[in-house]
Amino acid sequence: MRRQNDVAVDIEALCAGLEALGLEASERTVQLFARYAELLGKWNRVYNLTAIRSDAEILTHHLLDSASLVPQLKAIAPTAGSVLDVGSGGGLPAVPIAILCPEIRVLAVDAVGKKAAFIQQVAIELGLRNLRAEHVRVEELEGEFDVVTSRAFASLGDFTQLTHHLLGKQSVWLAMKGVQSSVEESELAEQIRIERVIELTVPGLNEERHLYVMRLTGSE
Ligand SMILES: C[S@@+](CC[C@H](N)C(=O)[O-])C[C@H]1O[C@@H](n2cnc3c(N)ncnc32)[C@H](O)[C@@H]1O
Repeated sequence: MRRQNDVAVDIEALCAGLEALGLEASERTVQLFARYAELLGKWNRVYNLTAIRSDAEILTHHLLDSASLVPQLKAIAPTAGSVLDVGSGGGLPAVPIAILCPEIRVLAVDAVGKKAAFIQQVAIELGLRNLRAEHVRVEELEGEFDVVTSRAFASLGDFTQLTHHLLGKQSVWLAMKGVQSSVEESELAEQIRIERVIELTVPGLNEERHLYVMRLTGSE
């Protein structure tokens, strides 16, 4: 019997969505996404990881929305070896990136311990050896990452200010946003430049999505 909050994604819609994004819907990928959705539903009962609970919305608003970053990530940083996902919550977009880019080491951080614990559990249960989670406030994290991502985390100004110590000269920020915001753009510090703002189209989601590509000034 299905319990409330059990999540079973529509596999056909998942495959169609991934393919519409130009991503390969291999058996492995589809199984991993489906299992991740199940775990999100199961842990959501106790941990309140996301307000979105319907199968269809988990697919469009979380899985495909996060997956829409991946083709851009591959185009913008084709040789990236490491990604830091900031304020990853239930693992978005960290888990989809780790599933779709097995060659990239993904670190997901969140200030809330139970969220980081959930992502770490996902890494174990899905056998994602390239995914790790840490319970830490990002401003206290140390290290250097090729790509620093976030979705629904903070304003562009706060995101870049809290993470600029984690970027190398060639690193890039990828911030997933709904609408474009000239106010947020104007609040960026001088040493940050917006390289591009890319309109993202998420299959099955009739909402505006934009990806801000930002770098430190003086970098390539
Ligand atoms: C709105 S949620 C977004 C979660 C996820 N990225 C998504 O798109 O569903 C923002 C997350 O940022 C985390 N957060 C807030 N401030 C943080 C900080 N300074 N360092 C790390 N995580 C932080 C919160 O705990 C929360 O899980």
